Amino acid sequence: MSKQDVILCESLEHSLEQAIEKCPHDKLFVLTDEHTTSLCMPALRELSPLKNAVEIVIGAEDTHKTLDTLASVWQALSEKGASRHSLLINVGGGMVTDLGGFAAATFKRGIAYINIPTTLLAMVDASVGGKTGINFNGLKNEIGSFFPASSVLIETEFLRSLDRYNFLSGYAEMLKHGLISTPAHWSELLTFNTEHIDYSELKQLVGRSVQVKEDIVQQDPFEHGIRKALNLGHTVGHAFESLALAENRHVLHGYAVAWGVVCELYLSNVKAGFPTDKMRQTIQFIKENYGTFFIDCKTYDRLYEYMLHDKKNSSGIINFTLLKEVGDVSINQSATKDEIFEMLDFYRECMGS
Ligand SMILES: NC(=O)c1ccc[n+]([C@@H]2O[C@H](COP(=O)([O-])OP(=O)(O)OC[C@H]3O[C@@H](n4cnc5c(N)ncnc54)[C@H](O)[C@@H]3O)[C@@H](O)[C@H]2O)c1
Ligand SMILES: O=C(O)C(=O)C[C@@H](O)[C@H](O)[C@H](O)COP(=O)(O)O
Ligand SMILES: [Zn+2]
Repeated sequence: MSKQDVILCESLEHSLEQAIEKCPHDKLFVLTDEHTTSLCMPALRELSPLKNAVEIVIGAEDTHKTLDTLASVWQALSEKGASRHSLLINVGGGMVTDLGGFAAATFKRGIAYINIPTTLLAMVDASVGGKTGINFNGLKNEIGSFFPASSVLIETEFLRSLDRYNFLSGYAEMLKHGLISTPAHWSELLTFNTEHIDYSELKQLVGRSVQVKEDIVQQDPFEHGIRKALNLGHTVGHAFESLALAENRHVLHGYAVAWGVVCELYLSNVKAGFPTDKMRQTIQFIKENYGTFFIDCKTYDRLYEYMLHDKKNSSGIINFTLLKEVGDVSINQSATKDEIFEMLDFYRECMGS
């Protein structure tokens, strides 16, 4: 996989000039969604490198992470004169960086792109590491590719306009990075004041969080092994998200991951010996900040079906990423249907669902 520069910006304009210089191009395109076009583009349009960029705007949020939206981006690129040597800049959250990255991966067999993530989730996770794609057939990221942005430019000033739900959604992926990295990082995340955000402290935390992801991706860019650590909470989280999409319930990705972490910490506890006190402490934080996704036992079969589509599975066996300790990850851990149903019982009991 080609090398990706991830920059925690001091001057976005300067970093952008350098990132664009790295990608010789004939025409510059910027992809935004209907919110980032008005919230983030006014500041970006002022910057000299973006003065002549052609803008493409798509609908916001995961309901638009679809083949139809992707086709509309291909169409716009094609009609507005993009060539194999054009450059795309994605400005937005993980929906824009995932879909825009996949548009770049596929348009004329691949054009260069740069990510400017504008949500917390996209800064610490989605914009980095080259996983691009769209949802399909009711399943999360069912179609996609590994195709990294040439540069990822993180400007945390964009976070000031983010609402609390989206802040917490991104924070869940940070908590995941804490659980898979070190007790010190996990513990600083549990004590950070999420109600009254200190933005300069948050910038430092973002830097440490994205470093956890970068280090893992560098070791295993195509997810043959240790990259599966980054999927902690996602076997169940993606099943919750698919159920929510099917039932038109509004659930943000990070919330689903947080509830998935509750389930997978339980499995970690019973199958890998993850300490009960640390499990309880993490679950308490999640309960207080994320509330509960309500499920009843009639949905267990459906959730199990969704888990059967997880990309970590093979030969029809559902594989989880579990923890023996904070920072001690066990990949490719299977669980039986009975164990999975017991895990869902535990989730309902402790989350009051
Ligand atoms: N590729 C990966 O490695 C990876 C990792 C994690 C998540 N994801 C994917 O990322 C997506 C979720 O990303 P997300 O949480 O950023 O959601 P999102 O992109 O849907 O953004 C959430 C909302 O915030 C708005 N927004 C964006 N920037 C803003 C700002 N600065 N101020 C105010 N509002 C702003 C958006 O317009 C949108 O309405 C999911 O599709 C998930 O599957 C991918
Ligand atoms: O980068 C990774 O690898 C991850 O698993 C990060 C996840 O937070 C992210 O949600 C990712 O898109 C999930 O990928 P998938 O392969 O399970 O669809
Ligand atoms: Zn995720």
